[in-house]
Amino acid sequence: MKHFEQSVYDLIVETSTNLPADVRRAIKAGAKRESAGTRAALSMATIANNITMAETNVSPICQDTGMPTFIVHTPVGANQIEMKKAIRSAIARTTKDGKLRTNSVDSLTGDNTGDNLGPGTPVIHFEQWERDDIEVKLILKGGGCENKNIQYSLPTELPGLGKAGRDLDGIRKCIMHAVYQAQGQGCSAGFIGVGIGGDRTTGYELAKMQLFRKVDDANEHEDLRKLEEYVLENANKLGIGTMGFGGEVTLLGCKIGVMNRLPASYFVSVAYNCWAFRRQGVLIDAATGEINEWVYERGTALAMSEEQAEAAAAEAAEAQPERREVVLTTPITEEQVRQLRVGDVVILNGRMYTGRDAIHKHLMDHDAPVDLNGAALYHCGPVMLKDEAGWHVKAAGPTTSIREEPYQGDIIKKFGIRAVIGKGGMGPKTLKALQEHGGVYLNAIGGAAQYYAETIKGVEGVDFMEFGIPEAMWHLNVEGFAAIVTMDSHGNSLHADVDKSSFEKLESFKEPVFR
Ligand SMILES: O=C(O)C[C@H](O)C(=O)O
Ligand code: SF4
Repeated sequence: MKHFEQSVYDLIVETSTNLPADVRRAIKAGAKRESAGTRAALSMATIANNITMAETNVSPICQDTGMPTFIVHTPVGANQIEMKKAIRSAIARTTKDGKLRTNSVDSLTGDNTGDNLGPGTPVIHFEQWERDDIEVKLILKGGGCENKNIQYSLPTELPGLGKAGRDLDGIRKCIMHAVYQAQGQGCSAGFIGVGIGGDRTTGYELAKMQLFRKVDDANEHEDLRKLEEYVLENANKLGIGTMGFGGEVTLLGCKIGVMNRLPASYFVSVAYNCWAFRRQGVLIDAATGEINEWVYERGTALAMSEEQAEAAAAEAAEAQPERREVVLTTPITEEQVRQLRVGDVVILNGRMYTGRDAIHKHLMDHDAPVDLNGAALYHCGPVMLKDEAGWHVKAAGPTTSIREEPYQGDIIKKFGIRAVIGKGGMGPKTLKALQEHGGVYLNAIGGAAQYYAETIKGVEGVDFMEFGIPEAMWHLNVEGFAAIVTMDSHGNSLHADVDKSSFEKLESFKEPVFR
């Protein structure tokens, strides 16, 4: 077992940086279905490009490298204690090498352990099997999509869909609602795993386990296979689209499992995974610890094709010549911001500050360490590495903005911020502040962490390092950072519009389908 730790190291690197072929195939098929020239098609092209960049750079596809969750099958009698030690060591080593973000945070103090080790992290499940080799499977599921998981207790009344009873049709309604409520916030187009039955804990576990199925497999259970096919077809009619921009592709995969329940309970648990669906596995020789085989076809086998991305960008320019592209250099003035409208593409240059959960809370009743007048505030928790030359950005896509909704409006006004950059959009309080103060919300493509890292030309400083790397305020010098105006200073919000139209579509799925 000399090589076991290295094999797990290789598995982690592969999972974080190289999206498997079955996931790539689903994304490629999705990209073809988005109408040429739309925002959604352009986002899909950026996603495809980002997948290739991550593979080439051997760097995280998305900066949120998630909760490392291992499922290990061992021959009878294998030493699980040694394996656990090796897995923990491989986790710490990949974190140090910038393949994982420092993602383990003390829930009460907010302290980041810095090596991804801590109570509850990583998650390791062991099971014995009657084979001679070891199987290690890993999923890296990020926090943004994890926040969109949802559990229903049947019977219930669902907004837009009415009564959901304890039967297949009730389950159908829950799943349709689960996709609707995620909107673009979990970086759609997504993949869902559904667990029917169990208790609150095992139901969610079953849902997550479904994500280990191959994207193109077929459910052996006849009714569930039909339900999977139904959901995949009809969820795409909700019109949420890539990143919630509106469009044809909302869901890329649906896998449903079932287990027994208690007479009193009937749970439907849904695990939502973003397009950055990072899971891989290896079969390992139990004597040497070396990798014999990959469980999922490796991404390298299926190129995402850059020509496709370039063609999509060209088509977009052609199809919508009226779409404006506005180049702005920070600090931004009120006059510049007031000229922007939903749909414009903004290319940002100059200084940008990152700020996410801890900083928003802090700024409510403290001064800012820098002058934020006219500033661009980026909701981002990057992967950073330091060497003799200083800090380097290894991955830097946006985080879900809606978490800052309680604070954002006040902070915009208090400090004079002009542009907020994130993903998934924000709510009415922020929209009002943008209108009153003169500000704009720019939606970056979630998960495109390599794509955005390349626009960052230098790290010019950092504040709040005590909050940990993802939560610190990084001073970044950017060049050509592209994002789309989805909320403007005239009261328009693309997110509110897509939410409303997708809810209307959801209502059309009220009538029973499975009897
Ligand atoms: O934590 C992050 O960087 C992103 C998170 O996964 C999110 O989707 O909001
Ligand atoms: S930012 Fe998006 S792609 Fe990355 S982990 Fe979060 S939900 Fe997934």
